[in-house]
Amino acid sequence: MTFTEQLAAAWQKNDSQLCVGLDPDPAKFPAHLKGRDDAIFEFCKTIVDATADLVCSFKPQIAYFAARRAEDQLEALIAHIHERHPGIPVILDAKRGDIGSTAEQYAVEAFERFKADAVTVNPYMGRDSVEPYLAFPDKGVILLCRTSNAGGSDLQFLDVGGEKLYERVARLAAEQWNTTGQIGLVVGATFPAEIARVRAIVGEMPLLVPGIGAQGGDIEATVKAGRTAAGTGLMINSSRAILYAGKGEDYASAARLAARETRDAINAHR
Ligand SMILES: O=C(O)c1cc(=O)[nH]c(=O)n1[C@@H]1O[C@H](COP(=O)(O)O)[C@@H](O)[C@H]1O
Repeated sequence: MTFTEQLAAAWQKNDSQLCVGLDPDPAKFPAHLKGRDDAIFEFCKTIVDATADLVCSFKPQIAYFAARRAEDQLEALIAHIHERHPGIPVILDAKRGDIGSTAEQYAVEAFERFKADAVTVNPYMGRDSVEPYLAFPDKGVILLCRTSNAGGSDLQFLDVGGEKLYERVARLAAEQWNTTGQIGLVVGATFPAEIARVRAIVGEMPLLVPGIGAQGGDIEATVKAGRTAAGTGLMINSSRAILYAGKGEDYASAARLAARETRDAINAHR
């Protein structure tokens, strides 16, 4: 099954456009996990098991694992998701970007080492820096387009011959680069007008939309701007607002409640 087929099935099965982001910060873990060697895996596994029927995807952020020499726990976590929750795609958030020969190694890392179904990629180095990921024809390649942070405007909003840079990225992705049909784009929930602009350019392409929850993006505006005619097409990511909804041993049930409320709030506007 390709990434987009898996995503479409998960959208339908769980009636969800919610992506739970796995950004494990040990400083925010409940007390009973502190000091455990496998705390990062245990924390994320518990969140995954508590929310898997409410999501369309999970998105582990590699820096949170690599910063603490916990790549083995990331491997174990992704294996756990595939084994216990088959059909839920895993997007490895790595935002890679490099010349082709190095990108080949990043693609192997994402798809063969970590066994992710999709990876986030920075398209700033152009087509040949994206192609090595497309050599894995079933895998999703999610390109940064209009990011959720304020500084994203510094470059992405520059005029490049009658259109903005982020619009050019969307156009190139949709019209020229999407040889496998597995490309998606990142568009921040903090910029609903640009979500609508990107949707108009790319048709049905899946959009990964971070920025609700902790970054304050508006769910209603996001969904209305980004949904396809069929009311799908989105992976709306929330990380901290779900992971740290509870602070004590009840963190799994607090995360589940937060995920359910977020999924339902998204669905209310589809
Ligand atoms: O590619 C991403 O996932 C991403 C792109 C972007 O423009 N903004 C953004 O916040 N992200 C990621 O989405 C997550 C947002 O986390 P919360 O703000 O806690 O929901 C983090 O893992 C970010 O690295």
